[in-house]
Amino acid sequence: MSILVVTAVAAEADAVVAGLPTSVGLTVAAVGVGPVAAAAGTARRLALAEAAGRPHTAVVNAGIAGGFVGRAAVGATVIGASSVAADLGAESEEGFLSLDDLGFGTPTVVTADPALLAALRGGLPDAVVGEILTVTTVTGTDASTAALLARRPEAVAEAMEGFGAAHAAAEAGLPFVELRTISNPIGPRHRDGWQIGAALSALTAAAPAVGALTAAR
Ligand SMILES: O=C(O)c1cccc(C(=O)CC[C@H]2O[C@@H](n3cnc4c(=O)[nH]cnc43)[C@H](O)[C@@H]2O)c1
Repeated sequence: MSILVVTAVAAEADAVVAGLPTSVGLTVAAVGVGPVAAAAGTARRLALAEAAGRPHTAVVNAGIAGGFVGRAAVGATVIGASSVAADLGAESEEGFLSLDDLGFGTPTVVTADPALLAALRGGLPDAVVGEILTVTTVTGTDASTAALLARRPEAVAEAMEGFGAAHAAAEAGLPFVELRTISNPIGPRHRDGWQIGAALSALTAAAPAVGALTAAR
């Protein structure tokens, strides 16, 4: 299996690579912050690999994330059972309307590939498994945290790329899973308190389980 691992920034890609055995045939690329960069960067890399006759056969989105308090603590590893477009939709007087509510045909939720999910769970038995939200604005107040949880009560973490990378994988007909490590609690913004080093170390520790996916399929 030829896996494409996409991250947002180089520090995340470096953290993944640092945890992989040198022999593992896996491509790790930083494609930019946000769902648009993730979708475009993932789609381009998938297309180039296919055109070169070395198509990727699965996509993993890896990186740091915010964790909902009481569900995913700073330093924890989170495996996405699904990646959710949490703020893509429309406002109305009755509340937020999701992509599903609007009926455009693009689903709000991309479910992780069952085999990739099971393999990652096996390799990371202490990981939290659940819904990871994709947002275009980092949540930074108690009010918006509560609104997000009212909208997606099962969510465990939020980041900014999963849904975009998942959509690119789905367009290519490829299995997908999102893997995150928690750098900060979701809530009132205290950027100085983000424990990015701890999250990147956790990403390095989780990387062997990603590398093992190459043998799993
Ligand atoms: O400043 C650094 O050294 C540094 C190192 C690695 C990564 C970063 C980023 O800022 C990555 C941006 C990335 O972080 C995700 N993220 C993390 N926490 C949250 C959150 O609470 N809400 C939404 N996204 C979060 C996100 O996926 C961004 O792409 C900096």
